[in-house]
Amino acid sequence: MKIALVGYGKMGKTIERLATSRGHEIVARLGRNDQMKQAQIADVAIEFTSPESVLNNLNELIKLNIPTVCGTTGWNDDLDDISNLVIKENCSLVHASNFSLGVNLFFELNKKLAAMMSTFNEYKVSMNEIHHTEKKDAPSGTAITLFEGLKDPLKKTNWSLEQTNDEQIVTIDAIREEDVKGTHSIFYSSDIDEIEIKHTAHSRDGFALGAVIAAEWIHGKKGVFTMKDVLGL
Ligand SMILES: NC(=O)C1=CN([C@@H]2O[C@H](COP(=O)(O)OP(=O)(O)OC[C@H]3O[C@@H](n4cnc5c(N)ncnc54)[C@H](OP(=O)(O)O)[C@@H]3O)[C@@H](O)[C@H]2O)C=CC1
Ligand SMILES: O=C(O)C1=N[C@H](C(=O)O)C[C@H](O)C1
Repeated sequence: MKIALVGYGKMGKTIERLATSRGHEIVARLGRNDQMKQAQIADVAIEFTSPESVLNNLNELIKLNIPTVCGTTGWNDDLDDISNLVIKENCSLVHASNFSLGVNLFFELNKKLAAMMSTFNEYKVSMNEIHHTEKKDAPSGTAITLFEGLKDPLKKTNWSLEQTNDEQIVTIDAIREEDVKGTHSIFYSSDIDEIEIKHTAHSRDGFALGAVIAAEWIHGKKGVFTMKDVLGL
């Protein structure tokens, strides 16, 4: 398959290595000053850039009718508009806050644990996420997806980066430390004990492999999908 990389930073370079090892060809590596139409020679574009660039990039890719895998985080509020554009242009998009198999299994575990904890009010839920100091968004996209997975069973309305006594709000502590690839924990704390579930990424390879698998999967499909669809979870 011919792949165009939109964004050639930490993830773009890791995706190049994984994609090449699976027999794919990288036919374009686009930075912020390049013309998006260079990606038209590819079967699929893989977009990992930044929160301030992603919407413009997705608009251009979809209007050029290039099937796209998007891993950039920080654009949840615009998902409906982008999805409508994908449908209108009869294009295809896979988006995910986290493409790794391990985190997608962790998403399912989070939902099951939240359903189990929903009747035990003595436990207060909270979360933390730890990432490298170059990360632009907080909380991480993965932390927001984890919140979405527990909010209904636990009757929560929103998340906050600050500590709060509002019982409907889940506190997410966003910690930045040198070179951390991505660690997410969910805590259920009572006066007596604490239950914790945690996912730790040891490298970026899991994210990149998932993005390449999503690119292989989307080839020939139309519509808007997530990694849950790709993995059949
Ligand atoms: N869904 C997932 O599984 C994962 C998602 N992510 C997300 O992916 C995004 C990128 O992460 P990462 O690779 O670590 O970040 P980096 O900062 O290492 O790389 C981003 C690259 O995109 C480039 N870029 C910025 N704007 C544009 C543009 N308009 N067109 C083309 N290239 C552009 C940047 O160039 P410049 O230096 O000029 O700004 C930079 O080279 C983040 O939002 C992150 O949260 C990360 C890991 C996994
Ligand atoms: O910026 C990163 O590095 C990561 N971003 C994603 C997120 O915001 O959840 C996924 C992963 O945690 C790494």
